[in-house]
Amino acid sequence: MTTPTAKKHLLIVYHTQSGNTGQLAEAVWRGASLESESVETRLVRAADGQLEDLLWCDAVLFGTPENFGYMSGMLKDFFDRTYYPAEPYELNRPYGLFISAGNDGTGAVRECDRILLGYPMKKVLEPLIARGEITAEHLASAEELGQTLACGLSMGVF
Ligand SMILES: Cc1cc2nc3c(=O)[nH]c(=O)nc-3n(C[C@H](O)[C@H](O)[C@H](O)COP(=O)(O)O)c2cc1C
Repeated sequence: MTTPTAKKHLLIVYHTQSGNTGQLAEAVWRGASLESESVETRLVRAADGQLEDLLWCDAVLFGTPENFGYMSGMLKDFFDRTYYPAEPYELNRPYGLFISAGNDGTGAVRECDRILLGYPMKKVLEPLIARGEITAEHLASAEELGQTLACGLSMGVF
């Protein structure tokens, strides 16, 4: 008789104002859910996210639009609320990013990375930057991002 192994936990934290990052987040969730036998995935709006979500997860994907060359205010608010409360736990979780941007996205990536380094968390995947209207290709890349992190988690790669 084999003992069932406990599922790993993948958290997706995102904000969307006009829906584009939301489309990516749902695609990331769909991709991660392909590994649902071994990984449980939670999709959480940044405004609702809590320290408990970070403590629950084994890995995390953050999604945000780029606003004024930065992450959205709501994702920043999530970081503001959880950064110091998380400090004693030395989270060290693997993470990835997905960004929706008009024409850039690099500022949001850079500034998220700066903050996440301090939690501390470790970046394990290249960020997905979807520029302009969300396309089928962006959605396919987002699904792949979710599945890759979930798969790596279940195989113990990260
Ligand atoms: C206030 C505001 C500021 C923005 N600043 C940038 C920016 O600095 N760089 C960029 O590439 N796009 C910028 N955009 C475009 C958004 O990143 C883009 O429309 C994105 O798809 C919105 O995502 P959402 O639908 O998830 O809210 C900005 C949009 C708004 C509303």
